[in-house]
Amino acid sequence: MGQLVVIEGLDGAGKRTLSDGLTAALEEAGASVAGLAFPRYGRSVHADLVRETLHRGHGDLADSVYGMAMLYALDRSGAADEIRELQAANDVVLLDRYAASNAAYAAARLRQHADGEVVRWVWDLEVSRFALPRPDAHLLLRVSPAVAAERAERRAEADSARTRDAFETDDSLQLRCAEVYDELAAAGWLAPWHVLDGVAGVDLPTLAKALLG
Ligand SMILES: Nc1ncnc2c1ncn2[C@@H]1O[C@H](COP(=O)(O)OP(=O)(O)O)[C@@H](O)[C@H]1O
Ligand SMILES: Cc1cn([C@H]2C[C@H](O)[C@@H](COP(=O)(O)OP(=O)(O)O)O2)c(=O)[nH]c1=O
Repeated sequence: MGQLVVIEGLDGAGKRTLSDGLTAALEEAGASVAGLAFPRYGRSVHADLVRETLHRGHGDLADSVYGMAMLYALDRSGAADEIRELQAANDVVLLDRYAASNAAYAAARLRQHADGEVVRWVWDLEVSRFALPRPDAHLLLRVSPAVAAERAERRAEADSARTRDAFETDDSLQLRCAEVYDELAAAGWLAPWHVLDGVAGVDLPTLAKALLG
């Protein structure tokens, strides 16, 4: 079975960019790589409901932290077989966001920390009940919320398909989210975490070699 490697970080941190670069570096090192991004917009009814709800910004569902977290988890649950198939056919499967996104954003929205009730609920739901494949590693792409916001803003200006949603434009939420990510990484939540400096830049060939052991 191929390794399951999750890329996490704030909106605009550079996850997609890292995923593209790391895919090329892993392939260069001789590995076969597949990728999958969550939410699976356009591919799952739950993800599409997330997108519509985030862009409305408020309302019964958007305001329900547990309701939104359940939708994200249902989207992942529908992808469990696909992830296992990708793992069977590749050396590495790179996931752009996974259960830790739910832990970080739900805890941040509820002003809780990584040892809080909602983070335990996400684990119980996604790991115990939905039995989602356990990752082998997380890569936390760490940038300050200000840098992430600036990058997301620039991307939105350049690409009308990537407009910023209600979570992304909430600066205090992003700040709390960054804190929870650091706590999840320190606790080794769900799998080991490697913290990467998203401003200094990542040495992709070295990272690829480290992942391939
Ligand atoms: N290391 C970097 N330095 C400067 N800009 C970056 C870097 N990585 C990504 N970007 C830019 O920041 C924006 C957000 O990157 P993206 O990979 O889409 O973030 P995410 O997937 O985390 O939301 C994009 O316009 C991208 O080109
Ligand atoms: C996957 C996932 C995302 N989120 C949040 C993080 C983002 O603010 C938002 C949308 O995900 P995002 O990665 O920003 O999608 P895109 O870049 O394609 O717009 O959903 C969760 O709260 N839980 C999750 O499980």
